[in-house]
Order: sequence, then structure tokens, then C-alpha cells
Amino acid sequence: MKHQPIPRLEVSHLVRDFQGQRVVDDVSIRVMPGQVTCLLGPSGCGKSTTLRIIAGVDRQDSGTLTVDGEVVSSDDIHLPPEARSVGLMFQDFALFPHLCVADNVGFGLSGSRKEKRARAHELLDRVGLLGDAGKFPHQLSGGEQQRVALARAIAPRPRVMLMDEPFSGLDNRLRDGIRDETLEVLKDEGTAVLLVTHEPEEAMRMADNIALMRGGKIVQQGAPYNVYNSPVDKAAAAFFSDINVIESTVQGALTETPFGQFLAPGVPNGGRVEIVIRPQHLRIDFDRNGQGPLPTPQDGTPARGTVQRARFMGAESLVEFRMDFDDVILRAKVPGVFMPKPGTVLWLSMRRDRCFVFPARD
Ligand SMILES: Nc1ncnc2c1ncn2[C@@H]1O[C@H](COP(=O)(O)OP(=O)(O)OP(=O)(O)O)[C@@H](O)[C@H]1O
Repeated sequence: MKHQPIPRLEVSHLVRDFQGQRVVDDVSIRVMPGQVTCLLGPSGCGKSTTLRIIAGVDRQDSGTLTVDGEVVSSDDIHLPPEARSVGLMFQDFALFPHLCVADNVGFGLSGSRKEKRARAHELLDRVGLLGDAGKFPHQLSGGEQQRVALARAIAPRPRVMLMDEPFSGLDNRLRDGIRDETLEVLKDEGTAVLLVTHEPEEAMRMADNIALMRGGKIVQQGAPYNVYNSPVDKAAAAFFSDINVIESTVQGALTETPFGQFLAPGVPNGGRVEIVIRPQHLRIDFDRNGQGPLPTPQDGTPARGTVQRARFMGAESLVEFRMDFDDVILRAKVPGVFMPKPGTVLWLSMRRDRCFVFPARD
């Protein structure tokens, strides 16, 4: 039999109710050593509660948690936080103001003072702050303090690191550097990382795996590329970017639209579907004497629309159309500067391989 690698962190069928309301609903996640999983979802969907349960500061109503195959929490077992080999990093990390940087990093370590110092210095070197070991937190910038907090969280070599929006307090320029640096250190140490965020860009940038959460449930899990390019439903698509939606009715597992026919397998006759496409996957063509481009297998049939407004957005331009059919508004995003005047008639076609057809939910 093939040997199955043991996940560093395994969360199985976690459930948590608050006042009769299910806040965490059958959540299962596995994280391998050196891998980063992002728990991504809107505010209030249960991300932090999941993290708090894994950390051991809250307890699940049912479900099991294992670290390297060893049960740390179940119906029968409940190890305290300090016995789980789980590190924590939160946005409002608090350094001890009366301790120098090296003592902050060495605080939770066991061993002699000399050993603690040595490990603290090793990590401060790793995060580029060895020269600041003797300083006090108030003498450091916000980004430097965050790196100290990172060094402190990693120092005891936790097998699992839980991070709750740890970078959201930093300004954008600082954030990218610290994010990448943090991941590098954690991957080198073989730590399994579970990071909570509500920002899809952050999740796509950092994660090996994204677990998309909504209403307490994980609705989709996978590599960032797959979650972005094969969303399970309209809301999953909309979570990652702006979307266009065209509604249509199904006959014989097909739906006719101004952009041509789309397959709608499994949807009964008369059923409503929503065709979802991202603004960057609409193609714009000029009008030639009332005609658009010829239909192609890749782009389907073009449909005519009138420009409502165009906005310059730096690397790209966003053009809003009112379509001839049904007065539907569609937005197309194109690279560079493209600023057609309002009232200009243009043709739009949809990249067929980038359209998603979902049964409409009333
Ligand atoms: N101790 C508690 N008692 C009662 N309800 C709670 C408790 N903790 C969380 N909740 C509720 O559980 C739900 C999920 O909260 P949670 O903090 O896990 O969400 P979240 O996805 O982390 O949101 P955010 O991104 O805003 O932090 C919310 O409706 C919240 O009000």
C-alpha cells in the first residue's frame, strides 16, 4: 500500500454553535508541512472562530483536530493551547514594552538564558533585525515590530502557525515585503500555515491552497488558480473580482443568448441560468457599418452595445456598455488606455472558455 503523507494540521468536521446558530459548519481542512492554506471569506463567515478552536482558546461542539497525526482536540481530548505546538500571529500582536527585542523573541522559550538568547538571535538574524536586538519595541517602526512578532511566534518552532489578518495593519508597500519574508521563514521551518483573510488578492498571493468559506461552511477548496478559474457558483466568482451576469432560460439543456448558445447541462426546460463573465474576458470590437466581427468558436457571437462611460484605471481601462438586448449593463476591462466616448457603438464578445453557467438562485 502506498504510504500516505500525514498532514501537519488536520481539521475534521468541525462544528461550533453560538446561541443556537451554527457558526462553523462541518469544516474540514488539511495542511501539509511547509504549506500555506488561506481561509478566505467575508466578514462574519466563521473564519476567526475556526482559528480560535484550532488554537485551543475555544472548543468545538464536535469534530477532531490533529497535529502530525496526534489528536489535540476531539470529543474526549482537549489539549490546552500551549500543548498543541500551535503558534499564533494576529494583527494586533502585542510586544512586551518593557522587554528588549531579544527578550520579546525569547519570552516563550524553554531552556537556559543562553539558549534562549541564541535562538532569539538566530531568528532576529532571519528577519533582518539582529542589529536591533537590544532596542525596545517603541524604538522600532510598525513593520519592524511586526517582524519581531513573527520571530517571537516562530521561535518555539510551532508545527502549525495560525495567522488572523496579520498584515492588515501595515501599509501596502511594507506589507508585500513582510508577507513574502514571513512565508519564506515559515516554509523553511516546515510549518503548516493557516491564514485567515477576507482579501482575495492576499489569499492568491500567499496560499498554496484556498479554502473559501461562507456562512460557516467551506464552499470550495483548491489551488488559487483553480478556485479563481473554476468557481463553484456565482458568489464564489464574485468574491474574487467584479463580474457580469446575463440571465437566460434553458430549453433542451441549451440556453440562447445574444452571445450565442451556451450549454446548461442538468437544468430543466424553462429553468433560469446565469452566465457569468469577468470584465477582462469580454472582447471589444469596432462597429463596421452596423456589423460586428464574425462569430468564432473561441469568442462566440458578438452582441452590440453603446458605451455609457469609460474610466481610466492606470494599467487598464474599464468601459461600461448598455447592450441593445434587454438594456443589460456590461463592463469590459481592457489593458492600457481605451476611452471611447459615451454613445459610441461597439461590439462585445465573450471568451467562451472563461464563461461560467450557473443555475439561477432566487
Ligand atoms: N463568542 C461568541 N458568542 C456569540 N457569537 C459569536 C461569538 N464569536 C463569534 N460569534 C459570531 O459568529 C459569527 C462568525 O464570527 P467570526 O469572528 O468567526 O467571523 P469572521 O469570518 O472571522 O469575521 P471577521 O472577518 O469579521 O473577523 C459572527 O456572526 C459572530 O457574531
